[in-house]
Amino acid sequence: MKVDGRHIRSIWLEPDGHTVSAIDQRRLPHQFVVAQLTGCADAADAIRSMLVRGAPLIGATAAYGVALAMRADSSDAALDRAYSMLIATRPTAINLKWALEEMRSMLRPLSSPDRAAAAYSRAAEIAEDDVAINRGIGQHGLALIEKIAATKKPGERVNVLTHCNAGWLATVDWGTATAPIYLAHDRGQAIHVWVDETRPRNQGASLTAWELGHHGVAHTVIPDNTGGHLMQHRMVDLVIVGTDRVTASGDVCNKIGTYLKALAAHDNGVPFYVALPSPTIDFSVDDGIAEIPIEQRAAEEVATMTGRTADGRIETVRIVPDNSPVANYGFDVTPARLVTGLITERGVLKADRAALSAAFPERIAAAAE
Ligand SMILES: CSC[C@H]1O[C@H](OP(=O)(O)O)[C@H](O)[C@@H]1O
Repeated sequence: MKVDGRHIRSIWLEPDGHTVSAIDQRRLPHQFVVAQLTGCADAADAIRSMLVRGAPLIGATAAYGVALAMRADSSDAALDRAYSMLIATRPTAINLKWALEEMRSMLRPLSSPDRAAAAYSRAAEIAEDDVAINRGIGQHGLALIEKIAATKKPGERVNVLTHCNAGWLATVDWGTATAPIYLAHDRGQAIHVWVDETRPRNQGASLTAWELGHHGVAHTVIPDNTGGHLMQHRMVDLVIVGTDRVTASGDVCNKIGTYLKALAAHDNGVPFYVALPSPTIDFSVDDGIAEIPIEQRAAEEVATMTGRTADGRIETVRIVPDNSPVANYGFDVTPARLVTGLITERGVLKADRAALSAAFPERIAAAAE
């Protein structure tokens, strides 16, 4: 999307044909820094440290990580080492495993000298497919926004609440939850976004707000606990969030706090939509609460805050007593019964097995293999 009028993506291949560049999302919103990934270990570190984050972008980064590995050593052992290194970076987003399986199954049968070029080509395809898929999600989600807009007075804004960052920074471009928002904005639809700050990493405050601001989309950053109040006062027309893994039965795993928004939406009759590309569907699991691994991250992410001081320095301060234990669960699972619909590249689907299987029969077949 646009940054200071310039079109940019979250990750790209440099003209040298092998260096992979990515926006360092840990530095936003106060510093725009681009990191160069020149080896598989760089890609693994980038995912683990959340230099890059967001399910589809994690998948694309991992795919390029395999390509970087094959450039250095295209043996079977190196392919297995790259898979093992990358799969261990983060456990929840299924796009990571999906991308790595795609790369390994494509590369394994090839002769060693052919693997590096094939890996870069497939990684680029995964990135380009993500962009096209998200544009499709945008089109299907736009129809939902326009339907709500038709019930409003001329010029009255459609108010969307979103949690965490499922924006273009979480993907290669467009985003998932934000794709319908960007399309609506670009078509002149009056729209406003309530942006959950999303503790503890503040992806909403530091990433979603930054993206929307650069694209000129009206938005308001709110503490995570505000959404229910806004919904009670009819200030939210719909909720659109992203996801890191959707089960075959439509359960949705997403950033911690999503489940609470779904409960508030359900209680107030506010439509709760989840935007996702099909690689985020895990047809091998059914019960999200029982089966999806929930990442637990370092205590420091909760115990400290990083920001810009009045004189422009970036500082980190502790906000929790030194001896207080901290729990840092990264995700939660929203049961399908609380999900109004799944916005996919093939349409808006009911959150159930029948709808997902009918829309993506090829994925059912693959999961059964
Ligand atoms: C479009 S997927 C975005 C998804 O990923 C985020 O998690 P993280 O920032 O920890 O990678 C969050 O769950 C978003 O909804």
